[in-house]
Amino acid sequence: MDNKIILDGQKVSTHIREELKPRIEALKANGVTPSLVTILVGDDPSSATYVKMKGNACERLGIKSQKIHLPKETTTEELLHTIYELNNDTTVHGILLQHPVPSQIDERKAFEAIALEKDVDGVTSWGYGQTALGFGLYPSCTPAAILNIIDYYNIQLQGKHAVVVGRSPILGKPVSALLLNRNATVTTCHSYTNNLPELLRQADIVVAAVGKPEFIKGDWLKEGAVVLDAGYNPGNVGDVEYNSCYEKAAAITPVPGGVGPVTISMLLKHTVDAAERTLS
Ligand SMILES: Nc1nc2c(c(=O)[nH]1)N[C@@H](CN(C=O)c1ccc(C(=O)N[C@@H](CCC(=O)O)C(=O)O)cc1)CN2
Repeated sequence: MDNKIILDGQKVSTHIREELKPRIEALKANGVTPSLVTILVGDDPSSATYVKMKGNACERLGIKSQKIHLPKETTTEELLHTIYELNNDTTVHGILLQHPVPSQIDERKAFEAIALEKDVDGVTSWGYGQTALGFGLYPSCTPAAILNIIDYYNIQLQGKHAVVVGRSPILGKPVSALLLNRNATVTTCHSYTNNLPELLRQADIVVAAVGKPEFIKGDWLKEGAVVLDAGYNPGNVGDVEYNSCYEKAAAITPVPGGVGPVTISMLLKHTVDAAERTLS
């Protein structure tokens, strides 16, 4: 019998969003409407889609969402000016700068400009540092989504070997920190890792965050591994080769319908958290 588990991100996402509904109602009863501002710079079609998905998700739940779309020629200084204005706007609870930005912009500098209490996307170095030390308010949304899926399906982390493939500031590094804080033994791999298949064959938990379509193959996995695919490559293709990895895995997230929808739910949750903090 096939007793594999498909880790259903839509199901996890629905659960998170249902829990948010009464909290949003309570905020509104107190005269506060949670509010997220998304900033999109340039015309990258995938980024435009993701920003639209975030705005739609906010609206469906009664979170106010404002989209700021800046031209592709925007300078770092102009972007910083926009962010500073939003930092000072007390009606705005969360600020999200869609990654990537055009190459003339210093993205790190722009992320760092976001006020820590409005960094619901978990992109500032302060937010990352707090996440790594285990007391952060808002971990980056995809790492938080991965941990939520793991917890929803009651997957044990303590003492397990987690191999994270990727070390980006908003995905590979923070998810490694979150797994470590939950007592997993974590190996973080990257483009200079020599023996990736060998390391993956030792993994109980695999997090694919490499940004290359179908990069991770089934014969690199241990039988019974849990696979979380954080890839979002064009054509809705993940970072793992789904069919071959499905054969080996005990549990696996699909793309679409896995980590992606939960990432957006985490953004909604963090925005509601931020709005609630303005009341206390
Ligand atoms: N500032 C940020 N930029 C980016 C982040 C981020 O978390 N913060 N993550 C990615 C892209 N991303 C959100 O921005 C994202 C990508 C894909 C999905 C998603 O739900 N995908 C669906 C399929 C898409 C579709 O239905 O059209 C799925 O997997 O089911 C959510 C968020 C880069 N930039």
